[in-house]
Amino acid sequence: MLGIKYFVTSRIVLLLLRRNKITAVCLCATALFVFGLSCPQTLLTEFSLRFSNNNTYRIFPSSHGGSRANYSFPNVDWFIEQYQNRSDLRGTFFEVDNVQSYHNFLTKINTIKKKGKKLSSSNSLNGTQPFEIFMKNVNQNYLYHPDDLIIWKVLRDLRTRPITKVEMNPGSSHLVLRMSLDNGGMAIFKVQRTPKDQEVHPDLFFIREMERPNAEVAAFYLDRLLGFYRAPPIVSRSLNITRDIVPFGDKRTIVDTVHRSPAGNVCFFGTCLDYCSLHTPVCGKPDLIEGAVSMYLTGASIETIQTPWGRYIPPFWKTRWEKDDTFCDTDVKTNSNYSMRTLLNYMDVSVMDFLTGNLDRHHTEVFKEFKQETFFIHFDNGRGFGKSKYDCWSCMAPVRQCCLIRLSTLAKLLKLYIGPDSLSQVLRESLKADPSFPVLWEPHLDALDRRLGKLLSAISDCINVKGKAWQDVVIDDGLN
Ligand SMILES: Nc1ncnc2c1ncn2[C@@H]1O[C@H](COP(=O)(O)OP(=O)(O)OP(=O)(O)O)[C@@H](O)[C@H]1O
Ligand SMILES: [Mn+2]
Repeated sequence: MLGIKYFVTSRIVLLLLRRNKITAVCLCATALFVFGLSCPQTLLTEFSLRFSNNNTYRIFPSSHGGSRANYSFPNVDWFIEQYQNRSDLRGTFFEVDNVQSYHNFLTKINTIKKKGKKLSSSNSLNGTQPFEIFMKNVNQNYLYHPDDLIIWKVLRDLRTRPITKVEMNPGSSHLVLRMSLDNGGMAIFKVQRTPKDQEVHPDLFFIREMERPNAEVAAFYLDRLLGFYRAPPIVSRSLNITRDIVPFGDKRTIVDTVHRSPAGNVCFFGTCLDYCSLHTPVCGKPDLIEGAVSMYLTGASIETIQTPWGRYIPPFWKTRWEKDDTFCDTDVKTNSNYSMRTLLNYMDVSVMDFLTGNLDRHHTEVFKEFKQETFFIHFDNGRGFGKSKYDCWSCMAPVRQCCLIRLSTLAKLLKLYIGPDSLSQVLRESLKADPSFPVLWEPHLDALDRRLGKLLSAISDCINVKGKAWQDVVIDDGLN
């Protein structure tokens, strides 16, 4: 027995030296099971974070019929025929069929991703920590490139690095913590205050919803699979209030609010505008809380811009865009502040918000130095995935009213609709990269397939019902 153990251990070391990590991990797992041997923890962590990503999209049965297998819309099927018959799209990467896997399709589209300028601060960034390398690579057209593997190291750091400082995030109205990590990086922590399968109460306005960090994690993977790469890296993580927060927390705003509940659990409520009181404490079990940590983007100035489709507070007062569908034509398209690129960025955000069901889109944010020639950073998705049966029609108002969509975005949506891979399948697979898989409750994944059909149906209506010209609706601005 001892000889076999020695042999297995030496094989693992050899494989590691040869950087054949996948085989090493398989062997590790077998050894663990059969002999109770232990494996290097870092290897397993990196493996669990990266393995499923590398295999994302590839393992689906190709017989599956895409999102339309469950939610088929006749007008969308007809729209697809129109799309497929367009000679200007034939032979391009945007051609869609129902045979190619979504992974291959996206990989091809990603090859034509345009490189833009880097942040001016990137020249002076010489650090070697993953978060520093990540920031150095931020590009005018995307936050990170799909082939840049540094993101997996960033995620591992966010999940495992010891915390050295905790304060309330200055820009947040909720209980959002800003933390420093022992490698000098900074992170945002949001607490999971409601169970993932708890639907938002139908009588509650969105502004009263608790933020859902699992929705932020799911939106990060949705952003990736739609080929945007505009959401900051985020990973699920548990924190121990006593060990990770109290010793490093700001005394006045955090530590002074720590107390024991009648049940004996450790709780705190922090200092912020909403839900920071003894009535709404965050309580550990007994001091462990779950949530998600995202990388704090530092070193470049971020500008916040109010979206034209913001909502009134209180939300039972309707704004003009909610009452008048000509709003985009009269107030947005005519406003010289909005370039075509900016408008298409709003459409992409609207696609995300409709798919996730997020009504809380009040601002968008950009790296200031790129002015209008850049993407919107996909921050603040914590109010999605709260109602699985309800489709937030108003969340797609930008797309519906402006009748605009970026060609690359449309192609990806159509591809997921016709399959073989469906949006829910692809997202479910991607979410395996997060340690708190399944991350999303199944009915929310099912809702994605339904909403995808509805979204495409609205785009189809722009052309086939409202009579707009194809080239005025589907815009190829060379970006994806
Ligand atoms: N990862 C990050 N990197 C840099 N800045 C961030 C990050 N996350 C959040 N911020 C900043 O903090 C602000 C508030 O964060 P967020 O919107 O997630 O919190 P919130 O409490 O949900 O805010 P709101 O009440 O406005 O919805 C963001 O608008 C952004 O400017
Ligand atoms: Mn928010």
